[in-house]
Amino acid sequence: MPDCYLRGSMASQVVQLRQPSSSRPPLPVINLGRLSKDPATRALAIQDIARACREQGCFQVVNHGVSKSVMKGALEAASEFFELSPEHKELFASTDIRRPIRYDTSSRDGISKARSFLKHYANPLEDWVQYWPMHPPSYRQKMGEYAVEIQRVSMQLMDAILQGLGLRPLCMQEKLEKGVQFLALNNYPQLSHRGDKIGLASHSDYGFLTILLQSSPGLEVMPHGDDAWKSVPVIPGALHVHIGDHLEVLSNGQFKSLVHRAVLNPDEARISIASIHGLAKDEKVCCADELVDEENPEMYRESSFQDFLDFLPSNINNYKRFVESLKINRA
Ligand SMILES: O=C(O)CCC(=O)C(=O)O
Ligand SMILES: [Fe+2]
Repeated sequence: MPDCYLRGSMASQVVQLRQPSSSRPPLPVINLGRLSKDPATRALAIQDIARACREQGCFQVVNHGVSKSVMKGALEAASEFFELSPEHKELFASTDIRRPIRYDTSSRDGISKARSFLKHYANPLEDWVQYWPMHPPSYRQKMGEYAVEIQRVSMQLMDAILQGLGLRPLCMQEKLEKGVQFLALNNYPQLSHRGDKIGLASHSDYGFLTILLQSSPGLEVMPHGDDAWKSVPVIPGALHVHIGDHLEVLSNGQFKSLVHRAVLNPDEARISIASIHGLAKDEKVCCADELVDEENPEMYRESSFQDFLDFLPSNINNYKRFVESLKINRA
């Protein structure tokens, strides 16, 4: 990590939603439009984002510039893909995590329970779109528009988050532009009377950030230090954002990656699209130099996305989180 970061401090303002009681304040909803206003308004928005990252590990964003029709289009494309006949989906069936695209069902990946999913890379689009499904015919166009817009939002968010940490974002911008965007499209059945309510077991995501769109409620989060699951409400037009393992590392533990899971919805089948953003496959992520000093020694080993891919096969069934394997034991 180049040592070209500055610390900064900013004031705050945040819109909050009422939620069931919990030991923490409700999950924040942040108006991203404030990032492109005057410097003082931008500074307040950055402070809100940093506080949400520090205190909850997640927040929702509104006014992010992704149109409702693009979001709807992505959910439609995902839903139409899952409705295809098995032979269309089986074209992509694989448990090999090195493949550029893979489809799988139920419990074969260890942490899934009742879901089927399609996973593929998305950034840069021109490198990956060739691997994407040709059915439904609008898939590439609709998911492509969504992916490009979400990549843009992720850049905006990372810029704000790095500033919120007191780091100078320009140093990372190029690496983030070339970074991995990994889309996970999840398809869950409606909760049945006797069935397990867990659709996807508790885990954290490997990257810096995950931006998630859900068709109906089902995502649950457990902010660091909490002992109860919180349901993430569906706010029309909003996107959910949470912190991944590599942002915990970069921030030297100031932010914690968010433990989350999906439960089955009792009213309907559900689709979610998780877009995971990190650095390129072999690019190492370490604790930012500026956040390491005598009082705050380096807490994590450096690692790359490739290291995560190597970690996954032998740890998927024991529910061990990647970030735990990176912690430096100073005892
Ligand atoms: O379905 C959800 O809401 C969660 C999906 C998720 O956590 C993932 O794909 O990593
Ligand atoms: Fe996840």
